[in-house]
Amino acid sequence: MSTVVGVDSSTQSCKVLAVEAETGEVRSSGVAAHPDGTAIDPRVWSTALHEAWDGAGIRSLGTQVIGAGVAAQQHGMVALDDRDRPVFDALLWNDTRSAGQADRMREELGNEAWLEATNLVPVASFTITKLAWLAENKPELAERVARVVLPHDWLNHELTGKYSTDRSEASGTGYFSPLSNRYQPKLLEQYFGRVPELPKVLGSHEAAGSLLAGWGNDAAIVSPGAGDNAAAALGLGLENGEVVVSIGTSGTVFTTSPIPAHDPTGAVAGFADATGNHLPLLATLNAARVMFAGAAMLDVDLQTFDRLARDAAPDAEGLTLLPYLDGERTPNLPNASGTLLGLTRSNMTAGNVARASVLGVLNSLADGLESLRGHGIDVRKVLLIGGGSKSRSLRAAAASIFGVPVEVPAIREYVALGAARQAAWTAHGEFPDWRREIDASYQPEGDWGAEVRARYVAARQRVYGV
Ligand SMILES: Nc1ncnc2c1ncn2[C@@H]1O[C@H](COP(=O)(O)OP(=O)(O)O)[C@@H](O)[C@H]1O
Ligand SMILES: O=C(CO)[C@@H](O)[C@H](O)COP(=O)(O)O
Repeated sequence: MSTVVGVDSSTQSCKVLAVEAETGEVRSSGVAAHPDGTAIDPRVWSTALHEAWDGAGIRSLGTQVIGAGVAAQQHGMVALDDRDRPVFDALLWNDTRSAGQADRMREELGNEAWLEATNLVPVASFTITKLAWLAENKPELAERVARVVLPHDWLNHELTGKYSTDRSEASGTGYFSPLSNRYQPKLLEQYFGRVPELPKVLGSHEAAGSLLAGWGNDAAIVSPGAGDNAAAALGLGLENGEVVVSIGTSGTVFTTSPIPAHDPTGAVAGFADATGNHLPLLATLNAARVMFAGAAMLDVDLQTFDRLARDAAPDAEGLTLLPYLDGERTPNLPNASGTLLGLTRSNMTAGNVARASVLGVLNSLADGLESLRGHGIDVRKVLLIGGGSKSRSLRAAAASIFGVPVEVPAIREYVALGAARQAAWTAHGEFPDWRREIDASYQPEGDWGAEVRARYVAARQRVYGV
């Protein structure tokens, strides 16, 4: 039985799947936690990969394993010296210390020039702003940087001994164009002072190499890998026009399209997908962990929190949470904090706080859906994935807040599944036809969702002016 391995090295954990190459059936899985924080020594990801690889029992599968692929959190700045040692912790997508550099980049070149060069408008999440921060604040370390790679590139090297990347990942750096499919060295010269060595951008199913000895089967082919959202699109078999809402550490709203996004406001990032097309995407810093924080605030576990939210009034009796607990990327408010509005003596209950937390996450992502609509994307249905989609109260409310039907695919690690699917594509030369199973479907109910949306938008405009 041919097996392919898919890896998702995300913000909070590394997940490894052993997948049947013909059918996409998951044979085994492993997971290993990553430490909290927005600046991480990339060697931690290597350790977690070994742990999750063993957890899935990959080595014992031997020659059954014909391929492997790595997807990971996007944008992380992995800056290496001439002996491939990190010169500084990797600054992750959700680290906002380079917000000042991003502001200056937009002011100096103008948003249209950035779109022309990279199809992105710089925000703190993007790698180039982090390199600018390093050059300005740690010049002695910046001088030692010989090479810059991204999280999934780092793990490609762990598996094959070679650094490589793919178009979806490169498109999130701020120094690559998904239109010309070329790096933009002039931007690195201007904002990092020079051009460090960058990984080769592989084709959509071009082999990155083969597994080094010790991983289980050194004849197994390693695929290019991808950024996590592009990999999720592969895992779902996303078709043009289908829209995904992913509720993980990040919240993301995206679709796949043959036409690149072009958003001078920067809200819709013009990423590439992992098939040669485009992945218009909006990302938030505050998603599943808003519910985790809400549960901690109420001193209950997630299951109890979910029941409280489910049993409360649909509109939380007017309680509104603007969930910008870690600052926010979309809207670009890196220094914001959360705001709870509408508190009264009668609605100040644990259930309403739980419900308002769930509604805050959904409203934040509904803003993203409206931005996609504003760019001509016809949002007729939403596919809901990510760890946060396991919340029963969130699933049940999503369709009413989004205003469209919501389908929840069978709970899978779709990022890792997409990496495995890419591995099968690379090993066999054709994209495998794996079936997508739907776990549940929901329709908008009544008009409470529209009222909650209107109240949230008014509160956001009043408090943050956006
Ligand atoms: N039943 C649930 N209700 C709400 N959140 C959940 C539930 N189950 C898991 N989560 C959250 O999902 C998140 C992990 O989702 P995941 O998509 O794996 O994130 P990432 O890929 O960013 O690491 C965690 O923050 C966890 O608290
Ligand atoms: O920054 C983005 C997309 O631009 C995030 O989607 C990161 O890629 C983190 O992903 P998760 O850890 O939430 O899966």
